[in-house]
Amino acid sequence: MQPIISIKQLSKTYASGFEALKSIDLDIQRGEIFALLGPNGAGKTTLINIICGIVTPGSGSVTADGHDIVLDFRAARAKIGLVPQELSTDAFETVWSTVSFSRGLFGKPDNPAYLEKVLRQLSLWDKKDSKIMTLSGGMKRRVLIAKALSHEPQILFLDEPTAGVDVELRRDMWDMVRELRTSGVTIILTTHYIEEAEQMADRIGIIRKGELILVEDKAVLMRKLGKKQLTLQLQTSLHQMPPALAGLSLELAQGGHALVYSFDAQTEETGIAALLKQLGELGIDFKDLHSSERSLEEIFVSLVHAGPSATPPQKEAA
Ligand SMILES: Nc1ncnc2c1ncn2[C@@H]1O[C@H](COP(=O)(O)OP(=O)(O)OP(=O)(O)O)[C@@H](O)[C@H]1O
Repeated sequence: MQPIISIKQLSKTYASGFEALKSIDLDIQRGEIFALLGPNGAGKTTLINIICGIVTPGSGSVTADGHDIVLDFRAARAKIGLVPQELSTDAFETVWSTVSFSRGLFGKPDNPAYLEKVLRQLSLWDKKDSKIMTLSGGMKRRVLIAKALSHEPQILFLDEPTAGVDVELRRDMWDMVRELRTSGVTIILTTHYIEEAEQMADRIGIIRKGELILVEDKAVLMRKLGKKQLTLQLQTSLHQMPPALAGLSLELAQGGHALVYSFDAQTEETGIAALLKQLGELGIDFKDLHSSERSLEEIFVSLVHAGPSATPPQKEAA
């Protein structure tokens, strides 16, 4: 199936000379939830704003549902809903007139039934006649989503949807986003929160200093994360791996003072019992042992802080 968004060698240098995006290649598949993770200033908003026509691209190209975002801007933009980071809404308007107006901006004919469905889905229906200024911060955020959905876009960008949002509303937003996906909308969200990406996304992309340094299926990433390590501090150091232990996922570490066993924490059979038995038979004693696990957070931090040479690109063709 053709990707709904196709980004090819997209670069952006701001007038200040700052290179915010460096040759980004990324395909977003129809119907997926894609989370773009990255620290402050990594280029997430720049990327979204280019796709939405708010920032002009440098070199490269982007298509949204087959429409070039520059050459065929209006058609491309009509496919896209954007929920921006900032809460800027027309304070004196009612919820209903705000979403109706947004729909009109895209030249879409009136469709009260559709807008009602959106407002109900966002638990805003009973607030439809309220002025925006009277709503809570969480409700205002929902209005922004309703506005973004008002013209029936197939693609929804959420730029840090849960920044400054309490835990309960965050969970509501996650549920809502999943529901939207079920209704066929492709969702791209940016976030600082690893937990958010972990909970919501089908795929995760990590952007650092304008470069997309990793794009991975969340399930694959989680499987990698499922790897645990058991470190055994040895009584007597080993000079080399005993041949009887060859073939196991074991490494000698700390100058022969420790054995490190890697195993999949998500399977029932970790092999630890057999390993310990074997070590006993070989007379290899240990004085201490501990296990550790790499979290998505750790992977993220190590990728984001590593120098370019330390992070070979692991982009996956989608
Ligand atoms: N109009 C502009 N002119 C010059 N530099 C800019 C402009 N807009 C953004 N930048 C710079 O480009 C870089 C990327 O900014 P961007 O807003 O895309 O990052 P981000 O990943 O969305 O960050 P955050 O998580 O803080 O929102 C930053 O260093 C920012 O200062």
